[in-house]
Amino acid sequence: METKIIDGLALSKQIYDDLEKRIKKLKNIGITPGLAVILVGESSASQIYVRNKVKACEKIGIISRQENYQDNISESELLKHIYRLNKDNKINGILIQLPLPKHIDTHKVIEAIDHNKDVDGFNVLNAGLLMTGNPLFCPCTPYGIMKIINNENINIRGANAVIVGASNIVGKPIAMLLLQAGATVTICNSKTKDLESHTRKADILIVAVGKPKMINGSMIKPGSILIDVGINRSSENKICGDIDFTSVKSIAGSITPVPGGVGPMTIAMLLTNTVESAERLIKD
Ligand SMILES: Nc1nc(=O)c2c([nH]1)NC[C@@H]1CN(c3ccc(C(=O)N[C@@H](CCC(=O)O)C(=O)O)cc3)C=[N+]21
Repeated sequence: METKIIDGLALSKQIYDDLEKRIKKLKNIGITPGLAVILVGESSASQIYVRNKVKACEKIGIISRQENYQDNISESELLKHIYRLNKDNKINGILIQLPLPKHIDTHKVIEAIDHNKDVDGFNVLNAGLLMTGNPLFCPCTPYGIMKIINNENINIRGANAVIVGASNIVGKPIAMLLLQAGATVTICNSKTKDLESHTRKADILIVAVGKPKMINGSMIKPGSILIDVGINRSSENKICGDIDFTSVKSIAGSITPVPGGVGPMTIAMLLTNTVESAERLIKD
């Protein structure tokens, strides 16, 4: 079988085209969407991601404000910066790049963000709204995955969706979105017995673990759609996903590559949430 390689970069460009139009409309009435991105410490991966987000903002006309703080910033100091951004009328979205240093309570910091500016959709209120079917902001990666699946014209209703990885950021929210769309959802984790007995039944398989090549061709259902959320660096310093691409190719129906699949969509949906947040200012 010819496996289709899903072009997440091309789909993200379509989303940016649409956002540009919406931003122009906002600017005509004097509103420019603003995103604050907070980076604590100097992890090189985080620096690259933050730079990509800021670049994407500039391209389409969102004002982005990057704030960098030293690794040893205290929790209370960081919270003060969030309270300031909560009150800042020019800022429609606040993103705290994760992970944070160990001495800072991540949960507390996420809860400090005004839920109307929580464009990551990570705080408890937003998680609850998503779970009860009335989301305010969908977390960016799950939101991007739903866009990819819908763009492939796959019937989610009645499909077996299997998710490997149960994180609050990807696994749990994507499970809720797929459940709401009518899929039969299985969430697997590191304790799951006989993982392949689950993955082999998946019409839609989503892998978000962070283990290179953990899913191979013998573990998947022929013709299925594979969504690879993993970003791993191989020994040759190349980026690869959680799915063994060569091994599943010609068995799967379609697959998102790494890079060029879910990653670009994550950023596109972050900017979508920021524009939506600005648009709400005129709706109510
Ligand atoms: N509060 C918070 N929100 C996040 O959304 C968040 C975060 N923290 N911490 C880290 C992860 C990671 N993440 C990515 C975004 C884009 C790409 C991306 O564009 N990847 C490209 C290539 C990247 C590369 O070249 O390294 C691709 O897959 O094609 C990857 C990863 C957002 N994250």
